[in-house]
This record gives sequence, structure tokens and C-alpha cells, in this order.
Amino acid sequence: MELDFVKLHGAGNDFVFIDDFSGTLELTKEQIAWLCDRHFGIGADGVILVRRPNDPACAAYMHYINSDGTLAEMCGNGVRCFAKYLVDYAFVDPGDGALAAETLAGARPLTFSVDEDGKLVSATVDMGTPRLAPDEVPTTLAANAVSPYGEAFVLDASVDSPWGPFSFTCVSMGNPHAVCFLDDMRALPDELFADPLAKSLDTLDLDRVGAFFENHPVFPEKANIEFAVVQSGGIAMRVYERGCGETLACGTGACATGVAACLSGRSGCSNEVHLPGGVLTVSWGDDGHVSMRGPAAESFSGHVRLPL
Ligand SMILES: N[C@@H](CCC[C@H](N)C(=O)O)C(=O)O
Repeated sequence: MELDFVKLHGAGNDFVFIDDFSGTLELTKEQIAWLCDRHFGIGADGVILVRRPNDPACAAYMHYINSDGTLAEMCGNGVRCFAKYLVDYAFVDPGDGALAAETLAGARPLTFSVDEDGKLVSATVDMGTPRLAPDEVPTTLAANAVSPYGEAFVLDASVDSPWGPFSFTCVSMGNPHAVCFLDDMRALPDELFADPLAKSLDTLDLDRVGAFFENHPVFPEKANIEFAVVQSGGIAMRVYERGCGETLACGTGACATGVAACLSGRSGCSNEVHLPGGVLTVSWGDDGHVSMRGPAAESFSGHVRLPL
């Protein structure tokens, strides 16, 4: 099989985009894994198939597949890149400055700005309302708090691990997230840090601790695991994503972290979330919707022959 592709990224979270408006493309898990392989393939955190929408109000349907071949309901960085793909490759008129993307989690309206050549530079996405009820996340952890919207939810609930208990606030942004604020890293064992004398978010062994919680039975559909520190000027965050491991940024994860920080009183409801790959601006508005602003960029485009 041979395919044309475009590789785009949002704050370093990268995707292989493939035009599938004909709706005929079927890729196996092995083919997805090969496309995402950074040594033998193109290299990406996920593959996005661009398909005809069912909802006529949407420009196209974003079919998101993690690098391990599993489907995800929503991808925040992916949806900004999706808009860039549609604008830059002339599926949408750049003059409109707005479009809606269809996803498995529902329609996501967004507005965008373009450069002097009409290429999309950044986008602000209406990420919808966070779902907090445990069965909607989903998590088997019991609700222990009530949100300002009257929804019972899981706030800083303790989950045991080989390294002691970690506390998680659970939020769905269409896909499942569990956010752990590292308020006091001194209490965590030395073995979880590259440098035990300088314990920090940057030196946390995310591959070990993230993989453990991603697959924990309290998350029946697995979960994206965020570790965060609230500091002056924003929230620092690293993420271990369901279906692909650590990524340089996660849009839905940044939104879930902003919501969790706001709910727990650790910050206000508008935040800059600082990720290894860049900054996303996240705001939980009075209408209950979360908006996310961030960049989208093309890395390269090409043609591949899949060996599988
Ligand atoms: N990187 C994404 C989220 C991609 C999906 C996620 N790994 C899942 O399985 O839910 C983002 O920017 O939101």
C-alpha cells in the first residue's frame, strides 16, 4: 500500500494526516504502529484520517488513532492541526476564520488566525463541557466532591501504587484523564527521580509511574495520566498518554488539568499550561465550556510505501 501524508504537530504532539474523504482506507494496528514508528516509519504520536462528516455543520470528521492502534474519542492538539490541514490544503476557505470539526466526542467549533499566505498559525477550540461524573470519565473511584455545576466528581482521590499513594482528580474531555498535582515531591521515593537530590516534575520517571496508572483497574477504559505543579505564571504539566506513552503536549490533558486545578482551588479557571513542547492557554468559562488556544504547524509532507 502507498499513501500520501502530511505530518503536523501542535506543541510537539505530532500526527500523520491522511486524506480519507473517500472513506475507503483501512489500516491495521501494525500499519498504524509502523507509520508512527520514529525509527522505521514516519514517526508520530498518532494517525489522523480526514473523512467526510456525518454532521453537515462540520467541515470534516477527524478519525484519531493512537500510535498503538487504539481509537480515541478526542485529541486537542490534533483538532488544531486538523483545522490547519483543512485550511492549508484548501478544503476550507481561510477567510472564514472558523470551522467545526466532527469527532467521536462530538462537534468541536474553532476559530483560527492565518499568516500573510493564508496558512493557519494558531487556533482556539471550544472543547465543550468537561464531564466529571465517575461513570462518564470513566473511573470506579467514588465521587467525593460536588462541582459548581452540581456534578459529583472525584477530587484528589488516593490510589495506591508500588511507590505509595498518589492523588487523582478525574475529568473527561471526551476522553479519560486523571490529574495528579505533585504538591509535595519530597514525600515520593527517590527511585522515581533521575536526580533524587533535585526532585522535580522534569526528573520524574514518567514512563514507570505513568504506565502503572494508565493501566490501573480504577480506569476501566485506561486513562491519560497528567502530573502537574501549580506555580506562579501557570501550571507545569507532563503527560503519559493512553495508547502512546509520554508526549510533548496533550491538549485534552491541558484542559483536564486546568479544570482540575480550578475545581481544587489550586488556581483560577484560566491558566497557561506549560508543557515540554510549548504552552497552551486554557480557560473554563462561566458557560461551562473549556476553550483551548495553541499553535499548529506542518513539519513535512510525503509519500510512503507501507512494508506491511
Ligand atoms: N494528544 C491528544 C490526546 C490523544 C488521545 C489520547 N491518547 C487518548 O487515548 O485519549 C490531545 O492533544 O488531546
